[in-house]
Amino acid sequence: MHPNALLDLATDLLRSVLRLDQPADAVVSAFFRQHRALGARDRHALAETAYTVLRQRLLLAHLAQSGSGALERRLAILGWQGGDNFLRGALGPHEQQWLAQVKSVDRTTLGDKLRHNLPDWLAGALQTQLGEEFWPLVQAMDAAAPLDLRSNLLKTKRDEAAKALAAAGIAAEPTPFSPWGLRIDGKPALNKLELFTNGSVEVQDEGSQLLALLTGAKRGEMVVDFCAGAGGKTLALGAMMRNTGRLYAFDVSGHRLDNLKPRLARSGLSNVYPAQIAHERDERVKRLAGKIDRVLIDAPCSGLGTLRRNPDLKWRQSPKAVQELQAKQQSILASASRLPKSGGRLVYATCSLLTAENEEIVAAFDAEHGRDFVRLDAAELLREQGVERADELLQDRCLRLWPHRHRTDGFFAAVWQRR
Ligand SMILES: C[S@@+](CC[C@H](N)C(=O)[O-])C[C@H]1O[C@@H](n2cnc3c(N)ncnc32)[C@H](O)[C@@H]1O
Repeated sequence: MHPNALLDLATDLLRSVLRLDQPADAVVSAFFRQHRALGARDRHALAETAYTVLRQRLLLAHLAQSGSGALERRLAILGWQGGDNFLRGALGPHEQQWLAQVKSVDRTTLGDKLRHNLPDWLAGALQTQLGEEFWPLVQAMDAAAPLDLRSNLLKTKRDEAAKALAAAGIAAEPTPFSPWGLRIDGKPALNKLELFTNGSVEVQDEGSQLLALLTGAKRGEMVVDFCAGAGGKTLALGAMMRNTGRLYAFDVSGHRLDNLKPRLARSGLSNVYPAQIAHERDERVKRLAGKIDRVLIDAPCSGLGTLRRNPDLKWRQSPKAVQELQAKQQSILASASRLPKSGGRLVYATCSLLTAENEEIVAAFDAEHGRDFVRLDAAELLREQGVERADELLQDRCLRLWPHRHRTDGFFAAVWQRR
C-alpha cells in the first residue's frame, strides 16, 4: 500500500482506538475486518502503531502539540511502527521538519508523568507498592510481551514440542518457572502449524500456567474453574487431571464459553463440562457445594497486570471501576468458597497488580472465613508441581508475578484449604 494511504488508515484507526469506549484489541480486529485487503505487514504496522500510541499516550500527546493538522495523524507519525523510510514517503516537507525537531527532544529531561505514561491514581498506587522498582516495572510494561506456549502433556512433552517448533524454524526456550512452558521470541504465525492445530501446544502466558499448577488438580477429581472464560486455564487443568474426573467450566458469559469449544476440540479433553451460570450464586453452585476437590477463581479484574498486551486498560480503568470490581470479587470468592469439600483447595487469582484487588480481598476473606479455611504457602505448592525457584514468586505466602521481575503478566494468587 502507498505510504500515505497507510498513514491515513493509521490515523483512522487511532481515532477509533483513542475513543477508549471498547477494548483496543476488539477495535483493531473490527478495523481489519472492514479492510480485508490489508496484507500482514500493513496490519502489523497499523496495530503496533496504535499500541505504541496507547502505551506512550501522555508523552506523544505532549510532543504532538507543536505540530499541525489532525491530532491523530500527528500521533500516528510519532508512534509509527512501519519503518522510518516508509514513513518518510508519506510526509510532506513541513511534517518531515516537524518530526526531526520532535525527535531531537531529550526525553530524559521530561517530567515523570511523560516518562511513565500512567494516570496519576495508578502511578501513585504502584509507586507506593514498589518504591524504586516502579521504574523497572514501567519499562517492562512498555515492551511487548513474549509469546509463551503451554505444551499439552496429554499429547506431547515439552522437549518434543520444542523440537517440532525448531523443525518449523521457530526457536523456543523452556520457560524458567512453568515445567510446561516454552517461550518464543517474536510473533511467528502459529495457527497453521500442525503442533498447534492438533492441540499439542496452546498459547498461554507462563504466569497463567502457574495459576493452574497452584490448584494441584489430579486424576479422577472434581474440579471447578469458576470464571473459565475462553478456557485458557481450563485446558491446563483438564490436562493435569489426565482427562479423567470432572472439570466444570463456569462463566456468566456464554459468548466466552463458546470460544472455549474449538480449543477443547483441539486439546483432546473429554472431561470438561462448560456451563453458563446466571451469577455467582447460581443454583448449580449450590448443588455442588461441599463436593469439589479444587476450585480456581480467575476473577474478573482490572487486568492491569496485562498492560504489555492491553495498554488501553490503563486509560479505560478508574478507581471507581476498581471499587466495583472489588465488590464483585468479594462476592464471587464468598460464593465459590462453598464448593470445596473438607480438605479441598480454593485458589483466588487475578491478573491485576493492585493490592485492592488482591491482598485486600484475601484479608477480607480471611477475616470472615478464617475459621473454615487455612491459607497455604504458594511456593510450597508450586515446588510440589515441579516448579523451580518457586521462592522467587512469593510474597506473603501468595503468588505475586511482576513483568519486570518474572517476564510474565502481573498475576496474583492466594490458596486456601478447607478445614
Ligand atoms: C479473568 S477472566 C477469565 C479468563 C479465563 N480463566 C482464562 O484463563 O482464559 C474473568 C471471567 O470471569 C467471568 N465472570 C464475571 N463475573 C462472573 C461471575 N459472577 N461468575 C462467574 N464468572 C464471572 C467473565 O465473564 C470472565 O470470563
